[in-house]
This record gives sequence, C-alpha cells and structure tokens, in this order.
Amino acid sequence: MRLEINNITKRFKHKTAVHHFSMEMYSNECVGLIGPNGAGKSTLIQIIADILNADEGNILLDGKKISTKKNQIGYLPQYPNFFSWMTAYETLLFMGTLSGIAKNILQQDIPLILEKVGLANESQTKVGIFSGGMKQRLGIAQALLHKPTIIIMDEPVSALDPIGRREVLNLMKEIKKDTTILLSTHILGDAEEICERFVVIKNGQKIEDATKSDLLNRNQESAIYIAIPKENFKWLQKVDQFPYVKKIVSYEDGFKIFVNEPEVNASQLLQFGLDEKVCFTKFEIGIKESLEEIFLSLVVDV
Ligand SMILES: Nc1ncnc2c1ncn2[C@@H]1O[C@H](COP(=O)(O)OP(=O)(O)OP(=O)(O)O)[C@@H](O)[C@H]1O
Repeated sequence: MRLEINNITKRFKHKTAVHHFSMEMYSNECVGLIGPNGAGKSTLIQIIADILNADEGNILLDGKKISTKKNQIGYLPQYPNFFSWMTAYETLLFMGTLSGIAKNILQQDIPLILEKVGLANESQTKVGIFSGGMKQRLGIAQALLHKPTIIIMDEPVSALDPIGRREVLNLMKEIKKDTTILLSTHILGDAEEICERFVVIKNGQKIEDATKSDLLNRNQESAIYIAIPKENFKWLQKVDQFPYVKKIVSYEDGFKIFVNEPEVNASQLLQFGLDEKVCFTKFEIGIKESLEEIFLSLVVDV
C-alpha cells in the first residue's frame, strides 16, 4: 500500500487551511499527524478521506485517485455521530449497509469486530448510554467494518477522560498490528504511545517528518547535566575556565554544562570533580529533550 498526498492546498474564503502539503505513507506504518489547534489536521484528514475536495494537489492510493479507492479507507471523524436509540449491533448493521456491504457478510463480521474493539458484551446495548471511550471504540469498529487498507483517525482520544483515553489507546495498539494508521492529534503523548513516525503540521504546512529516534537524536544536546550541593558551587567557577566548556546554565535542579565533546569531556569533568571532593547527585551526558518539548519548540512561535 502506498498513500501519496501530493501538494495539497485547501482554502476557505480568505483562510488557507492546508498549504502545499505533501507526504507518503506505506503499509503497516502508524504515523502521527501532529499540530496545534487550527493547524489544518482535520481539513487534511477530510481531504484524504475524500470528504472534502482540495483546491490543488491530489491524493493517490496505490497510484489511483482516492475517489476511486474510497472503500479502502476507514475514517473515524473527530466526533462520530450515532443514533442513541440504536444498539451497537444495529449501528454497525446500519452503517455497514450504507457502505454497501452485503447483509450476510455483516451478520458474520459484526460480532467479530465488536469482539475486537471490546464491545462484544454490549452488542445489544443502546449507544445512547455508552461512555465516550465506548463510542470511540464503536467508531473504530465502524471504520474497520469494510476491512480498509488504511484507517485515518481525527483526534480519536482528545475529548476523552483518562479512562476512555486508555481504553482507546490500548485498542489502537492492538489494531496497529495489522492495520496502517494515520492518527491526527494535538497531543504528542498520545501519538508517542503508538506511532513511530511523526509529521508535524503548522499553519497548514508540513514542518517536520521524522521518526521518533531521529527527532530525539537530532535534538540531543552536547551538554553534561549535573546536580551538586550548594557548598560545591565554587567548583563550578573553576570549571567555567576550562577551554572545553562553552557555557554553564542553570537547569532544573542543577546545571547544564555545554561542551565540545560530551563523552570525552564528561570523564575529564567527573575526574576533576572527584579530585576536588565534589558530591554529585546527578551526572548525565547528552541531555535529550522530551518529544513534547521538541514538539513545542517546533510549533510555538517565540
Ligand atoms: N469550513 C470552514 N470554513 C472556514 N474556515 C475553516 C473551515 N474549516 C476549517 N477552517 C479553518 O481552517 C483552519 C484549519 O482548521 P482545521 O479544523 O483543519 O484545524 P485542526 O488542526 O484540525 O484544528 P483542531 O485541532 O482545532 O480541530 C482553521 O483556521 C479553521 O478555522
């Protein structure tokens, strides 16, 4: 499977929601489309799901226009809408019929899919009394019903409480084993749990496309992080004079010492500290920023 998003632009009157956006996705990938509120995620997701038309560009699935391959896309909207008076089983039967799936196939598949999303015991329960997490799981069941090649989810957990969020994230971990997923969210922590690759969108434009390890390695600092008691602070003044020390800044409960070669300089610094009877309570090389910090530094204007 190859999904190509080619140079998509979408304008709403005077607002350009998506601006020359391109990316590709392949089978078995789980990609997080990350961006702050209003970045253009929902607009782009709806264009991929062929619900909205782009003003420029095209979406191809295995080289064919998405409009001819719609049955291979599973789409979970940000706020799935169900009839509260229908049971979970009736909901899937109704939606499956609308998608053109034969009734005998639906009768065979619906119990299996309800089992998969953990709603087998709620098959005859009316959706109106479902929790937010259960509704989202039913939404995922509906998106999976026609056995799509790729499932696209628009902020599936953003509106849920911690329990609902956990239920849905656990389910997504399960379904990603055999489904390609594009997940949009403004919460990096959610994507971090299940995605290996992150595409960051801001003001409708792609500003980053990288794997988790790429992002972390790229943002690793050439620094040594130490924490020492107050009485050892004078030792730092001596350290500050060393040619390999570029600068020292205070950081959390200690200091960041920026150096030229972290590994080599760390041994020198540690030896010098021990010689001077410095009591280190922390000594770390190459401090990595968290993904959340990296994301914020990418999307927040300073
Ligand atoms: N139908 C519309 N008419 C006019 N402007 C729109 C329309 N839909 C979206 N926009 C605007 O386009 C921009 C992108 O919106 P979009 O909903 O795609 O962002 P988003 O990243 O999904 O945000 P959120 O996380 O808040 O849902 C926003 O400025 C939004 O106000």
